Amino acid sequence: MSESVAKAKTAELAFRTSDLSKVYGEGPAAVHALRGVNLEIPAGELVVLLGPSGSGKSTLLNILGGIDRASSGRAFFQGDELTAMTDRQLTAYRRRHVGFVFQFYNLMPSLTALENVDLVAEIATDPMPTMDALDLVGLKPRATHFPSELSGGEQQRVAIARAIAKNPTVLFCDEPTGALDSKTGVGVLKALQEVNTRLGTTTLIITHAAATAAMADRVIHFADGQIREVIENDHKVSPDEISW
Ligand SMILES: Nc1ncnc2c1ncn2[C@@H]1O[C@H](COP(=O)(O)OP(=O)(O)OP(=O)(O)O)[C@@H](O)[C@H]1O
Repeated sequence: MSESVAKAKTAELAFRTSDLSKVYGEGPAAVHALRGVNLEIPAGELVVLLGPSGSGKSTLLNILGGIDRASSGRAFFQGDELTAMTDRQLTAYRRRHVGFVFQFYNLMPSLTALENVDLVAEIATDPMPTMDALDLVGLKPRATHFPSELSGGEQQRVAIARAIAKNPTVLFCDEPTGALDSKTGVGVLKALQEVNTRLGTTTLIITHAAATAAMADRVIHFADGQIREVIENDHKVSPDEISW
């Protein structure tokens, strides 16, 4: 492969890691959360991370999302080395490029759906119109409703709208359907697939629901701090075509 082709290929990667490791604590009590992870995630993909509890999925997401630091090894975002960044550079990276969705929606109860989304967009460098973000997750008609007037699935879709309103390059979702029944969870996953398809946002989803793999471009199986298998999925389907 010529150097220019190799460079072009690298430019299409959202993330690359080499020998990425994370140890919490020291001595006999040390926990090896990541043990030499080598990974490539092409830009624009929807990636599902599966693995047993404690296998290191959240640790990986937090390092790639710039909210935790590796102990050794290297991680790159679009060719820039995250593991070499100062705290200030990591903060700028998060602010500009990263959206997070967590298991619990953490919406402000005294603000409407739209106001919750506005709150984040106001401090973003390159926001999208917040009503467009709500529309993308199918909640434009509920813009003036308060969280207490929305179902769990709808609240999570507001949290997704809040995360995408800043126009992030990557969206990290840690157990986004963990607090929902499978029927409600499907609506949330459809919203994430819609965001990925329409905006091209590279999307990483941690889940315990193995069936979610069917909607992904790429499935990463984690065990004991290591990648066990990466499966590319050429026939991904909509979440409502999956038998849960
Ligand atoms: N701040 C911390 N201090 C000490 N150990 C930690 C810390 N965070 C995570 N760990 C440990 O690191 C290991 C990996 O944790 P991690 O949360 O990444 O796993 P996970 O695969 O996301 O698990 P789950 O599916 O239960 O969320 C676990 O053994 C966990 O107890």
